[in-house]
Amino acid sequence: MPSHIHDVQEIYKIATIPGDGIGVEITEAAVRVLQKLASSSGTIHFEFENFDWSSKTYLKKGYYIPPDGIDKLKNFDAVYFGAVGWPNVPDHISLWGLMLPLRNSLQQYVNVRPTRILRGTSSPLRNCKPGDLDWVIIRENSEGEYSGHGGTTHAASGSAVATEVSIFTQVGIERIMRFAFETAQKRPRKKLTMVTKSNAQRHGMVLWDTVYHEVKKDYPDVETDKMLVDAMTVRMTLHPETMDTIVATNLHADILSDLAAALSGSIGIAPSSNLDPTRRNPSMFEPIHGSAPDIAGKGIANPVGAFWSAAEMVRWLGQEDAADKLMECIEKVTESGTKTKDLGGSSTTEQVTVAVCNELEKAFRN
Ligand SMILES: NC(=O)C1=CN([C@@H]2O[C@H](COP(=O)(O)OP(=O)(O)OC[C@H]3O[C@@H](n4cnc5c(N)ncnc54)[C@H](O)[C@@H]3O)[C@@H](O)[C@H]2O)C=CC1
Ligand SMILES: CC(=O)C(=O)O
Ligand SMILES: [K+]
Ligand SMILES: [Mn+2]
Repeated sequence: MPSHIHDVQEIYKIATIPGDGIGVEITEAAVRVLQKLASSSGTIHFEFENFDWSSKTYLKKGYYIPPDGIDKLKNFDAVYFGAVGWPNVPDHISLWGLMLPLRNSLQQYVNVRPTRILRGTSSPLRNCKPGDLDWVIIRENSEGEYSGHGGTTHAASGSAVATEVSIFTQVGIERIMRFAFETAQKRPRKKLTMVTKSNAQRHGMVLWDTVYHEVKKDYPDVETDKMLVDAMTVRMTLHPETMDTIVATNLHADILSDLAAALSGSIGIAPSSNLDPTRRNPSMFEPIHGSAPDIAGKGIANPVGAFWSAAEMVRWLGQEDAADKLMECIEKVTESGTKTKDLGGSSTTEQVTVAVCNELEKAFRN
């Protein structure tokens, strides 16, 4: 046993599910960065176990998650996810075969999606300076438009009927709302923007508004405002500096977080945390992007969103200082110009990964 193992204070068991396309490339990069973080710190140790649940295995076996898969994951401290989806499997089969069952069965009802303009990068918005865009989107992650309720009938008649039923529950709305208020409260600006579409959608979205007004009373120190989702896209684009924490439904926040990532530079940088805030189940960390078949296999995927997700995982595991150091190393690298094509650079996934690993070695030496 190497002598430094004796100094290890915390051991974390991490399940990795790389999935498909660039999910595999960025997960491999994130694991290397996490290993380097651990070895450089000397006080953290990760035990990784890889789960080969992907569209490739689905086509061979007929399932993404094996029957005992979820139970196995429950033995881990956290799950690190890449992305799922490949052109040879319909997207609704892959998402409902892997991604959504994981979030649902592990009770990960919160999805946290921060975005800001990293050092050495810029917003496509002409007048947007780095500090002007610093948001955290709190996405409802268990119900709403992605509840999976609905069906198709009369498909063979030429007059098919399909329903996609959104489910909104008071319990589901209240727990996401409280999480959002608490997130806003912990941030310096203490500001929350609540997004719905309660003009056109008069039941579920109106319930969101009602619960928001009730929960708000418990957080008098948080400044609030309320937007309809269509107008929200305009405000995000024209007045990014007027927002801080944002809470929205599963679908709305899915869309707004891709927009937020693009406005802060690239979808390739944005992280997400699928949290079970009760900590009864492991939480799951993944960049917000998908498997990007258009660039998969080329070695050019931006791994920054994957590294930032890894930092959020480390933070969730209680290692604040290590998480801060990892974020600082990521920004040292973007600042140095070692960036992939989506950020206007010419570096490969490998070059960015090596650069972050080198910064990590330096960060813990001082
Ligand atoms: N959580 C998940 O596993 C998700 C899975 N998907 C799945 O991914 C597949 C592709 O979906 P798309 O709609 O194309 O979304 P996508 O996020 O995979 O790609 C959208 C665009 O952004 C680019 N891009 C994404 N990540 C990048 C990175 N790290 N570096 C540089 N460029 C990057 C892609 O090349 C593409 O042009 C589909 O099967 C979809 O269902 C999509 C979103 C999330
Ligand atoms: C499925 C998807 O696009 C997301 O979770 O962001
Ligand atoms: K992903
Ligand atoms: Mn998405």
